[in-house]
Amino acid sequence: MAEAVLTAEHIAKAFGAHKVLSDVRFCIGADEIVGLLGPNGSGKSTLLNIVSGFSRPDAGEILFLGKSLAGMPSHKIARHGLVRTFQLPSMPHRMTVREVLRAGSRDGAGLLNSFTGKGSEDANADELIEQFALAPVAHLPASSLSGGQKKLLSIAVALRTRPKLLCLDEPTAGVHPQLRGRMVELLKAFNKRGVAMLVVEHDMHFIRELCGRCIVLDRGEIIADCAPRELTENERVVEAYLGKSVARQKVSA
Ligand SMILES: Nc1ncnc2c1ncn2[C@@H]1O[C@H](COP(=O)(O)OP(=O)(O)OP(=O)(O)O)[C@@H](O)[C@H]1O
Repeated sequence: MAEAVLTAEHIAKAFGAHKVLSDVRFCIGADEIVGLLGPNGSGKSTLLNIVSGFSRPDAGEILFLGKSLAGMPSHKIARHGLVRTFQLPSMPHRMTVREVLRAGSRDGAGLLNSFTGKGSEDANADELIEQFALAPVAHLPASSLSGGQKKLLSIAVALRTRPKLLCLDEPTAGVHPQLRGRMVELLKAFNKRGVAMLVVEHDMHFIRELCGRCIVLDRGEIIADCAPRELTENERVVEAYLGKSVARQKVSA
């Protein structure tokens, strides 16, 4: 693993009496794509919210590129290069897909170019439109896109900011299966160019294709940190998804 881009130290979070995360600890190397898995309600989105500054932990700390993110608002965290997407992305009503992509860049150069004329930033936005199969809808209001297309646009917008760490919340939900394979290729290509990734996802095929490592949460605790191919051999993981008795049969078979 290359130097850590993100370190989560002893993260805990509760909503009232409901403990959602307990002593969660992990690192992500600058060259990694890490899957964040777990059954429904295991705490994945809560952890992603904490990592990206949309929620505060009750205890513990997130370090990004060696610096604490404690108290930093999400927009500042994004400006530092830690960007996330959402399960249900919302899009502006009055901007087309092309305008949304041209406007978004971490240093604001894209926004400037969208007023002053085409530059290399616009070329970069147009390239993303092609790569994410958004050319046929580039002229439409971003808010009018289908759920899957909004998902693709939100990932393209996040990549447009040239992040160091991209956190993706269920990137394939609503996306056509053919495009999922393309998404794997694209995300791997961006990873090779220096974008580390943390990916919450239920599609195990997608995870196996994309991720070098997986962290599995169950009831707010990390129960596995391993290569995707090792998941089906891990009794705690099988138990978390299928129940204890099935797990024993499966792992001893
Ligand atoms: N704002 C909140 N207030 C109260 N409880 C919450 C809040 N956010 C999350 N929870 C609870 O925390 C637990 C974990 O939720 P979370 O959304 O993190 O799970 P998840 O692993 O992302 O689930 P899924 O795979 O279904 O999206 C759930 O029991 C949920 O009800």
